[in-house]
This record gives sequence, structure tokens and C-alpha cells, in this order.
Amino acid sequence: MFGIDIGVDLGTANVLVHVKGKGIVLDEPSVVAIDSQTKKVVAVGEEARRMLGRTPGHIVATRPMREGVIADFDTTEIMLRHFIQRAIGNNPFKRLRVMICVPSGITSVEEKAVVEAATRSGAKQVDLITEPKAAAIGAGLDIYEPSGSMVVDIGGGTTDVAVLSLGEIVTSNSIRVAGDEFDEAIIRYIKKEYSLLIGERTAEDIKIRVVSVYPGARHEEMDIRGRDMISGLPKTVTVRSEEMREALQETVDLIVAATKQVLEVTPPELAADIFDKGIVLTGGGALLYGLDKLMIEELQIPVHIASDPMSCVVHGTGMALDYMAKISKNSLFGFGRKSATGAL
Ligand SMILES: Nc1ncnc2c1ncn2[C@@H]1O[C@H](COP(=O)(O)OP(=O)(O)OP(=O)(O)O)[C@@H](O)[C@H]1O
Repeated sequence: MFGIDIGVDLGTANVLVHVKGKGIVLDEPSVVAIDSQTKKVVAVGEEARRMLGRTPGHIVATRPMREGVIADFDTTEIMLRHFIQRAIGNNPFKRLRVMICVPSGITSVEEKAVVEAATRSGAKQVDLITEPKAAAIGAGLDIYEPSGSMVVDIGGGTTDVAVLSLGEIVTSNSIRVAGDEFDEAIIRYIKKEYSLLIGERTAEDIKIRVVSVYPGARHEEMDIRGRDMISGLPKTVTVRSEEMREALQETVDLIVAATKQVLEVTPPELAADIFDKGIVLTGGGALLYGLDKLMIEELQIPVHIASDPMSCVVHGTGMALDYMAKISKNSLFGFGRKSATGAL
């Protein structure tokens, strides 16, 4: 009653905030627009995303986190503070506890910056949780039992693969190949095949509406506009599902290979559990059409897409906070807290 508990998924593509008792109250792209002359923030989130690639010279719309790391430290801090404050509103008398899931590649200096940003937003206690653990909890896997659970979280910047048992990560792998890299692969393909330059947003549209990574699974087509590299003028071409599979093949193969690598070093008992339960896909990249089917075929293991895969991490942070409230700080079932301002 006297506190607010919030979970934050600080993702490279999207930031989601879960407030205890209310659910997800904020879901916005990780984009900030700044006026380079006045250094003032012009827009944050969806409003800033609409400005990407369309700003006048002095306004710069950027994604401060890329490839699973914080590329622009100060802007990430501004963004995090803005979102936390928007999510909790004006509640100066309530004790704020925050659990933040950070991109897997961030350094300890960056972790400290994230904790500081949350503290400056009024948090009295800040805990960090690793991405695969939050994703697994949020996907409904009981990671605390003595049995292997496997999650593949495909976000914007990174794919995190992990096998968990008794609340801890047993084997894992993280690669900087995920949704952004799919978009890049589409841009490269369209450039090579059609001599057409397209932007990131068009590439993402193609990925969501046309792409299939499993042969023969989808038959969509889409007219796309861009700039002809030869004439320099606007041009329209039509792209189809089957050719887009070709465009993404190499990138998808890297994700399958990273998953295989983790399975290969997983202890046999846990591997047997995973064979029974299947692998769970989370993150926006889990929605890539046909990916589950492709992984089943390549790995010969059942693969399930979590329900609402883009919200698993933020739900996991909220649930981790609930668990933490229930257990003592020295419990066996710790959350792998990476750092905190509160007493550990
Ligand atoms: N239907 C879809 N098909 C394919 N990709 C999708 C779909 N919907 C969303 N995505 C992609 O999912 C990615 C974002 O996923 P998510 O929000 O889980 O990432 P994130 O948590 O911000 O990133 P990270 O985990 O790397 O920090 C984007 O690249 C987006 O284009």
C-alpha cells in the first residue's frame, strides 16, 4: 500500500514497464529525439520513433541502445528516467522498488549508470536481472525446480540462449544477432537484387508482413518504395515471401547454430528434460514467421513460442520482484542480482 513495485524491460528495441497491481502500463520504442542546438529532449518513445530518418538537421532521433549494449550512455539514462516517471506518475510519498532487466552485453559501468538513473527517478531499491532469466520466468517456466528449462530470447539487438535449473543459468550463449540484424539483411538484399535503397522501418515492415523463414509456409507480397541507386529517383518494387527467406537464411542460421552450441554443452540429464518440455522462444524475434518450424526441423526438439513473447521479459521482472518480496535475502533461490542500491 505504501510502495510501488515496478519491473522494467530496458530493451534495445522497446522499453516496457510493469507496475504491480496494474500490469503493463508502458510499451514504447527505445528512441529519443534531441535538439542538438539546445541539447533539449524533443520526444521520447513512439513520438521519437516516427521522427527516425525524418528530422531536420538540428534534431537527432536515435536509438541509444544497439546490439544489446548501451551505445549512448547519457541518452539511455534520460530515456529510462522519462519512462519510469511516466509510468509511476507523481507519487512522491510512495516507496519505489524497481527491478530492471538490462541487455545482456552491458558492462558493470553501464549497470551502475542504469541503477543511478533509476535512483534519480526516485527508486529506493534497484535490482538488475539477466535477460534470459526474466524471459524464462515471464514465459511461465518453473526455473526453480531441479529440471532443465531452455529459453531462446530473440530481441532487437541480441539473442540470448540459456538452459536454467534450480533458479540459475547452467549453460548459455548470447550473440549480437536478432531483429535489427534481420532488418539489415533485408536492406542488403533489396539493395543487391533491386538496386533500391530502403529505410529501417520499411525493412521491419517487410520482416513482419512478408518474410517466412520456413520453405513454402507463407505466400505474401508487398509493394515497397525506396530510392533507386542508379537514377536517384523514387521507385516501387514488389517483394515476395520466398525470396525474403533467402535474404534471411544466413542470419537465421546463426541463431540456430547458437542454440545448437548451448544444447551440445548441456549436461545430459538437463538435455533430456529439455527434450521432454521443448525449447521456449521469447522476444519479438520469436514471431518471425516459420522460425519455430525451422528450429524443430533443425534441432529435432519440440519448440514453442511463448504466449505474448514480447512481454515475457517485463512480466518476468514483475514476477521476480514478487518472489523477492517473499524470500529472505540469503535464500537459495536468489535472482542472480547483479547489483543494487538497496542492501543485498
Ligand atoms: N511479427 C514479428 N515478426 C518478426 N519480428 C518481429 C515481429 N514483431 C516484432 N518483431 C521484432 O522484434 C524485435 C523487438 O523485440 P523485443 O521488444 O523483444 O526486443 P528488445 O527486448 O527491445 O531487445 P533486446 O532483447 O535485444 O534488448 C524488433 O526487431 C522487431 O522488429
